[in-house]
Amino acid sequence: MAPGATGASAAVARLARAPAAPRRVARARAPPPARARVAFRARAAVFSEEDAPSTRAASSRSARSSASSSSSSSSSSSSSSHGAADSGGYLAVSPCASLRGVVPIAGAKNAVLALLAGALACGDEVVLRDVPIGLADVRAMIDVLRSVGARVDVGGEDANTANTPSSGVVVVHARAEDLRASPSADAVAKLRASFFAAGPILARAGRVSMPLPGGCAIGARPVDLHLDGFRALGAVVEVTSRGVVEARAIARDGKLRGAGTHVMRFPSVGATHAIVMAASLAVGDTTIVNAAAEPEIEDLAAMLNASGAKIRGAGTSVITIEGVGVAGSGEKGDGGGGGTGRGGLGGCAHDAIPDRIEAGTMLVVAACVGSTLTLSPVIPEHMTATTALLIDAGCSIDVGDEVGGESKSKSNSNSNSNSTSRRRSMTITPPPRGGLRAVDFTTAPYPGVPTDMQPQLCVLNACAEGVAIVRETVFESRWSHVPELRRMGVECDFVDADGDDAVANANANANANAGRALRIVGVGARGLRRADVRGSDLRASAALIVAGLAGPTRVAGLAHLDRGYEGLDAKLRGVGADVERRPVPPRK
Ligand SMILES: CC(=O)N[C@H]1[C@@H](OP(=O)(O)OP(=O)(O)OC[C@H]2O[C@@H](n3ccc(=O)[nH]c3=O)[C@H](O)[C@@H]2O)O[C@H](CO)[C@@H](O)[C@@H]1O
Ligand SMILES: C=C(OP(=O)(O)O)C(=O)O
Repeated sequence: MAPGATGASAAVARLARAPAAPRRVARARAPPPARARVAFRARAAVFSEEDAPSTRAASSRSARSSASSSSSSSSSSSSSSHGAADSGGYLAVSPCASLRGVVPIAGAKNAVLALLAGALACGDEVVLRDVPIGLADVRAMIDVLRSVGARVDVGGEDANTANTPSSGVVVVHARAEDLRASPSADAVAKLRASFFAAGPILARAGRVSMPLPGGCAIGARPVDLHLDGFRALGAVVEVTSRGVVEARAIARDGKLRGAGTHVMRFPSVGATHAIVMAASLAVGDTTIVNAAAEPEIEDLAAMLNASGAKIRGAGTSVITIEGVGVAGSGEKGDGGGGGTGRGGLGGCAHDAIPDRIEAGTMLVVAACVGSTLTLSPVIPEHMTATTALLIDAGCSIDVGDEVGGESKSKSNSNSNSNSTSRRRSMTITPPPRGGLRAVDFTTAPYPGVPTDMQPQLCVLNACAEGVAIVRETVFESRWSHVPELRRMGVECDFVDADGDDAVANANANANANAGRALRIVGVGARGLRRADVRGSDLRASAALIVAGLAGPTRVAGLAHLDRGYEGLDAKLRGVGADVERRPVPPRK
C-alpha cells in the first residue's frame, strides 16, 4: 500500500495486490449445445420485461466485482451492470438476400466517453464534434459531468432518440470554481467509462470520491490499475466498504506529482486514459510503460494536447507526459497549445474519431449477407486486425479517397492541428452467400483483434463454411452470445487449445480462458435457424442482430445495444435490411 494510505480494508488490500501467478485453471466442459426448442414459443422469458436486468441490483453486483482483486473472477455474462431498464422491446430481424449502399459511421463511443472525461481536465470550453449523442452511454457520461459541476450543452442533429443516427456537438465547460469531487453514484453506476473521470477530478480538486463503475458484464473488471496509477502520482487511495474510491493528493498543496516511470502490468485502456489525464495536470513528468495503444487513447491525447497538454507517444506502448500543473499553480504551463499560461489546460475543438467497432460490425453484416457495402467515414489503419480476418475469410476490402478532410483537433488559443488521421470510405465485397471461409482468431490489446469485435466475428464464423477456433484473452466472461448462437443452430463448444497465453497471463483476469477456446462449426449456405434470443451485453446484442440477417431472429436486450450503437436498426434499414423495432409482446 502506498505510504500514507489510510485504512486496511480488505477491499483495498485486494486491489493493491498483484495478481496471482499465472496458472492453468481446471474447467468443466461447457454443456452440449442446447437442442432446438421452437423459439417463439419456448422463450417467453426472452421477451418478458420482468426478466430485464434490474438497474440497482446489477449495478451493485458489478461494483462488488469491480472492487475485487484482479485475480478474482466473476461470471457475470448473463446480467448487465448497465443502468437502463430493458424497455427497448426487441428487434425482429429477417434474413435478407442482399444489401446495398453506404453506411454512415458515427464518432467512436469509446473515444467520445474518454474525451468527455478529458474535458473535465480542461479549464476552458471544449467543443466535441461527431458525438453520437443518442447513445445511452454518452447521455449517462454527460450526467456524470454535470453532477460534478461541469456545464454541458448538447446540440446537433437528431439529439433525442437512441435509435436515430446523429452527429452531435457537445460543449463542456468545467470551471475550476464549479468543480465538485463527488460524482452522482447513479450516473457512475451506468457505465464503465464514468471511472475515467476520477483522474481529472483528482488532479484538479486534489481529491475524488468515486463510486465503482458499471459497464458490460463481461468479466471481473477491477480498477486496481487505475488506483496504482493514482498512487504513483502521489495520491492516497482507499476503497470504502460501500464501494466508493476515496483518493486525495498527499502533497499539502493538493497537487499530484509526476510519477517518473510507471510500468503497467497490463495495457488497460481505461487505466491508461486515467493516468494520461491525471499526469497531464501533475507537477513533473510521467512515463507510462506498457500503456494501452488503442486509437481512442491517441484521440484523447490529441484533444488534451490541443488544450495545452504535453503528451508524446500516445498510440504506442510508451507514453511520456510532461505535467503542466493545475490552473493557478504557476508551476508549469507555458501558454502553448490551449493552455492557460498559469498552469492547467485551456480548451479546444475536437472531432472524435470514427467508431472502428461500429464499422467492423457493419463489415461483418456485409460478409454474412454476401453483399457489397461501403462505410464512411472510417480510419482504415484503426481496423487492420478486423479487415485482415475478413480478407482471410474471402472478402475483398477497398479503401476509398479521403472524406471530409483530416481529423481535426484545434486549440482555442492557436491553430495547432495535431491529429492527422485520414478519414476515408471503405468498401467490402464478400464472396456470394455460402462462400465465406471460417477464420481462427485470438483477441488481444490493440493492434490485435479487438475483444469488442469478438462476438461479431463469432457470427462471421457461424455463417462461414468450416470450423474456427476463437480465443478470448481480454475478458474472461465475454461469451454470452454463445448459448444464443446455439439456439440459432450453430454448433459451438469450448475445447482445450494450446497457444500463446502471454497476453492472458499478463492479465490474470483472463486466465480463466487460458488454454481453452471456442470451436465454432459454421453453417455455410444452410443459414441459421429461427430463434428468439437475448443480448446480454452490448456487442453480444449487436452480434445476434447480425446473425439474424442470416436466419430469422427476434433479438431482445436492446438496452445494451442502445448504449453503444446509434440507430443500428435504422442504418441496417437504410441499406435494405428488414429489421423492425417492436415493443415487448404481452406474456402468454
Ligand atoms: C469505455 C471503454 O473504453 N471501454 C473499453 C475499454 O474498457 P476498459 O477500459 O474497462 O478495459 P481495460 O483495457 O481496462 O480492461 C482489459 C482487462 O484488464 C483488466 N483490468 C483493467 C483495469 C484494471 O484496473 N485492472 C484490470 O485487471 C480487465 O479486467 C480486463 O480483463 O477497453 C476494453 C478493452 O479493449 C474494451 O473492451 C471496452 O469496450
Ligand atoms: C465493453 C464495452 O463497453 P464498456 O467498457 O463501456 O462496458 C464495449 O464497448 O464493447
